[in-house]
Amino acid sequence: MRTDDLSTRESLRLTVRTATDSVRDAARYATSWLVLCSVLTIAQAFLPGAQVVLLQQLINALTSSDQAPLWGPLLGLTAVVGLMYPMGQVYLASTHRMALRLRLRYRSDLAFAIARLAPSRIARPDVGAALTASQTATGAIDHVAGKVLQVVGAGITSTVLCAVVWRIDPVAGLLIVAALLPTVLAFTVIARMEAREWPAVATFERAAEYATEQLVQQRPATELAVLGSGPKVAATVAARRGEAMRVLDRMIGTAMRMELVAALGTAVIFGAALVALVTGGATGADAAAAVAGAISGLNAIRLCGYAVGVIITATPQATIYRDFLATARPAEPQSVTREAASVRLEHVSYTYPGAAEPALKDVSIHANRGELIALVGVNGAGKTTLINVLVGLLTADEGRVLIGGTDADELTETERLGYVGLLVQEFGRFEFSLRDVVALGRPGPVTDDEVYRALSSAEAEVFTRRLRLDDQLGQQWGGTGISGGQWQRLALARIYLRDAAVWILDEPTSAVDAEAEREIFAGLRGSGADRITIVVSHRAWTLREMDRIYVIDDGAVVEQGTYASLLADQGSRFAAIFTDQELEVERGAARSR
Ligand SMILES: Nc1ncnc2c1ncn2[C@@H]1O[C@H](COP(=O)(O)OP(=O)(O)OP(=O)(O)O)[C@@H](O)[C@H]1O
Repeated sequence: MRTDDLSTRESLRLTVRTATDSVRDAARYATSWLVLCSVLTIAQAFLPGAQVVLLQQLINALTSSDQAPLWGPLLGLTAVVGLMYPMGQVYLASTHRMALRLRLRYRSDLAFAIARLAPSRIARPDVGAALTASQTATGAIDHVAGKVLQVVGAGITSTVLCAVVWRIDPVAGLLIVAALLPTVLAFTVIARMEAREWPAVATFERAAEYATEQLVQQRPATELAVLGSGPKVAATVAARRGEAMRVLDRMIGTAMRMELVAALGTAVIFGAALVALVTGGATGADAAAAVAGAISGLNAIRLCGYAVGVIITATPQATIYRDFLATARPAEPQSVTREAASVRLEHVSYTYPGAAEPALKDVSIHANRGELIALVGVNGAGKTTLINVLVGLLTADEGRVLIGGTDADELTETERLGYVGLLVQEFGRFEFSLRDVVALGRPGPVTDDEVYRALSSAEAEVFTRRLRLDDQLGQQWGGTGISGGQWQRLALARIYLRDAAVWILDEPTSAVDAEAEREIFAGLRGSGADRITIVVSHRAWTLREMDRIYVIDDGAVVEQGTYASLLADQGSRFAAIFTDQELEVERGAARSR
């Protein structure tokens, strides 16, 4: 949704929606606090009106010659004045506690919504921006329900005051209600400005947060510190935050000017109400009572303006948050599919948006159950793109993908992903407990035995033997630090645990030492009879055991065959890529003989 060309009507509609959604959420997730806050709001709302009536009675009792009761109004007035402050404090604390519960709910809902995002959407810039904006929004929208109550309270206060003062002087009564108008009008203008400017703030903040993460996260931070380039990234953070600050500054300036004009308007109307009271022929007692009540009522009315402001300010953020939640994929539980007879890509072409050249050109590959297949090619040849099309993270422009004989387009994204165990080049280093790091391999519960088996299959048992499954990994959490190759073996353990029909391993041993690499590939060969294994590898010797190797060059399959047959053809692309490595391996083997 474009928020910059919203009409006043539309922004008002969104503001009302934000208000009602927030109260509905409070009713659901913080019921008792909403009830308490509502009761306090209503009670507080009647205090200024009660003050007028009681003051009127008290002054009348003091000044009239007949024996009007004195103690009743005096005690009542004491109670009203005495209650105003403590009631206000309890109300404030209660709205905070309600907001805490709502924030927890909003943050949890957002985490689950993000977790449900289809992988194909995660990398999209618009989704990334909405995600960051939604995260920021949770800190702004949690207070909205409390502010709605404040607005309702101010409405009641004005109405009661109007009714009470009306009896003394109708014009003054009406003017007291009219004192609300400048504030409401000012905040309507502020709302439009906020809706227009806020997305720009979110974009700058997102860029700043990304750069900050690079300074904070252990790995990039260490790299930057070693390079001595941290200050360059810090300068980016400062620049982006500066841009955000300038937009915010402009917004606050405009809001401040509007609020001042509104405050002036309110003061003028209020003054007019006072003049009406004094000149309208009210008795001294009535006028004094009305003035005192109106003064304390004015405070509630001012707070109402502020509350409307908070709701309006939160509206663009709340709209982004709720739209994000609404478009997150419904929670369709993934289940892992263990068998597929074959996988095929047929005449697949793909061009990245905005790219001049296709990254894949008429690519056809196939793999049957039990086969170990390799994709090889130089950097940028198209291997990762091919994998992403196979998995469904990218959609082919032409051609089709068949999994187990079914056109993958006929599967839902969740069903399709359920067939796959994907180990990407940039595998996750999830710094949780050892058990959790491995258990992430598949949805649903995982037993300790399964975790141990997966660790053993991925050649990770050796270094995890000294750890317990509950041990925290990652030094920044006070846990155990482990090496890059060990992290990669844990990532492979997740794939073993998942045990899906099609394993796609993008350089699964790039960080692993030669001995472990040999064992890992022997393990893949030995245990792969029931699955399809597709490996991207840059190391010649790992390709010897492959049933078929596809050589990708400049987005096309230029050769296919076994290691021996491809290498035998001296003029082949494969030979050009691997001959040097092969000779190196042979020399190494000769030396060790
Ligand atoms: N998101 C993207 N947008 C535009 N072009 C891209 C994108 N990702 C990759 N490319 C381009 O597509 C081509 C194929 O890239 P791909 O990542 O598939 O290569 P690769 O064979 O996996 O390389 P490597 O061995 O380095 O991992 C390259 O020219 C690359 O620059």
